[in-house]
Amino acid sequence: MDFIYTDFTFKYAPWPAYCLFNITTKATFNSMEISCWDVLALSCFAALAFLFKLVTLLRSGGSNKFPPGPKPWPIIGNMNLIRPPPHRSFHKLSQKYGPLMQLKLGSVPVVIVASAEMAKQFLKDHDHIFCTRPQTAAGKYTGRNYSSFLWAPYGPHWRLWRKICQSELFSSKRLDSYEYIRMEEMKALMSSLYASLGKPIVLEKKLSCFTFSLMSRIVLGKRYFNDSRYNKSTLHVEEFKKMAQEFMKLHGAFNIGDWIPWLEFFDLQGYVRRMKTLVKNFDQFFDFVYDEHKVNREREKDIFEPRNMAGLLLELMDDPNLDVKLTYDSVKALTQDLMVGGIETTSSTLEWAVSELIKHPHLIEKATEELDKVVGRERWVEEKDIPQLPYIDAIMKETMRKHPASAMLPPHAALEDCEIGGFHIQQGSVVLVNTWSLGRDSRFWDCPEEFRPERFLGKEIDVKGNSFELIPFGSGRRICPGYNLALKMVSCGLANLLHGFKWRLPENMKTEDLSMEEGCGASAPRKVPLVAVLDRRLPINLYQNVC
Ligand code: HEM
Repeated sequence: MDFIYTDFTFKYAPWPAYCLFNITTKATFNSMEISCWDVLALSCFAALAFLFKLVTLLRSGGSNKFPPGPKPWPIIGNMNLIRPPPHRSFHKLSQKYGPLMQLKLGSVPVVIVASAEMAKQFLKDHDHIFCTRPQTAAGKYTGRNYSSFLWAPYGPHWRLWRKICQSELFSSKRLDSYEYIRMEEMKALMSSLYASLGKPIVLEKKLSCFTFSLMSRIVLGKRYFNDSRYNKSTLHVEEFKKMAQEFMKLHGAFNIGDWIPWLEFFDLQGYVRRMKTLVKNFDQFFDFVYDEHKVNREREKDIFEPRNMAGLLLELMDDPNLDVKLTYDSVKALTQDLMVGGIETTSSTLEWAVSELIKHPHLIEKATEELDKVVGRERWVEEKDIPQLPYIDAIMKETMRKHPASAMLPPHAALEDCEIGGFHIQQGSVVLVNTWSLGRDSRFWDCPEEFRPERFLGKEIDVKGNSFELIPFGSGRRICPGYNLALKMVSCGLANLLHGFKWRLPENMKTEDLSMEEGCGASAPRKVPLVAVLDRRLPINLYQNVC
């Protein structure tokens, strides 16, 4: 059986992108005639794009140096090329063409997976065929020539990363040893929220400070961020946040050059230029961090014992017994994956959870009732309390169902030809699993657009890749290596946000006015950041416990 080829046109994209894709789909697959106007439009656009690239290249010489300092982050061009975001467009197409659909984007066959049964076929039954990544500009530039964990093709290098993560970086012993950091940072977040009691706060700002500081201490060994302007030894939290957001946006964007290789050179949307700038900025920051680690290691020499992930990676670089030699560049690539992978995803999940709860205040009542019963009002929630808090767990799962931080899994690719559901899948096909669609499958979820944590109570649905109707972290070989850490951060963070504060919207704003629209980017964050007002719930002395 062969796929139905849909004529996928970028209805919402601006005219030039629409024109380019229309020409390619027409010419390659539907054998329709290309009008001379199409060709003329494309040629004019390509000439203009080339000129634009030349001029910007000449003008930008040397302006991308790190640190950005007090200068605003350079935003080049309009990121929001496709409206609505791709997972929504694909969801609509899947509703029309079925849970397994193939599009030809330019010259690349792209398989869109939109049901739990099909996701299981790709990520479990045929995982050995679909566990690699395609070659894209993001992998080449931000993934440092496919050497990062996220972009490494399936093979010895990727297997080494997985082994290091399982046995060293994310082993349960190591994660337990970081519990005090998680608690300290959580208390620092609570103190910072307390300082703004009664005033409208932009929650996302507070949450990203929390996740940045936490990940920085776990991965790099200390807070490399502060709240004052940039100085020599630390990076302003806003600067790194913009870098992480840029990373997520570039990974969620549709780069025309990935699908129509002869257009790659032109970098029509400017994404490649942005990726190169981004990596330069990451590099200069990580160079600074690793230089400091090297000096410490040299000073402590014989007694040096790595206490954080960066220290461990430095040690492994010198290990002659590894199957693959680790280069400094690939170590920086993994550090980048760990930092970026854990920041936006966790803060966006927490922000969505609180937004849904503010929209449905009766759920907050249920959650706080549970917290008062299990934890009481004399202390903060600790990680050991989480197994006794099923309602908090249900809220977290419901948030991950309705607002998965990875609305589509990063692309997988077929290592060989194979047949799934009676369809032939060609070697090299790109596979996109739409987790956003899985969470809206009405065969599994009653009223999927409603936020109802109760649907998880008493059910054995986990988020660790075993229940295919809910796979926020993916499944199979490529499952997120940081999911245990992420679950600890999200569940304990959410429990304390509800335990410590009463939440409401600013004066004159009704719950109906609270927008739940998604913005662009791989983590599908809120389009408009949540602004909320907080009141205290616990004894005053608990909030003054700043680390
Ligand atoms: C709520 C938080 C998080 C979510 C929703 C999430 C989700 C995901 C997803 C969906 C994938 C891709 C799976 C696939 O390709 O099938 C992934 C991969 C990855 N994640 Fe996470 N993640 C989260 C937190 C973290 C954290 C805390 C870290 C590290 C500190 C991390 C590091 C990574 C890395 C390195 C990969 C690449 C793995 C590979 O390609 O083999 N993530 N994550």
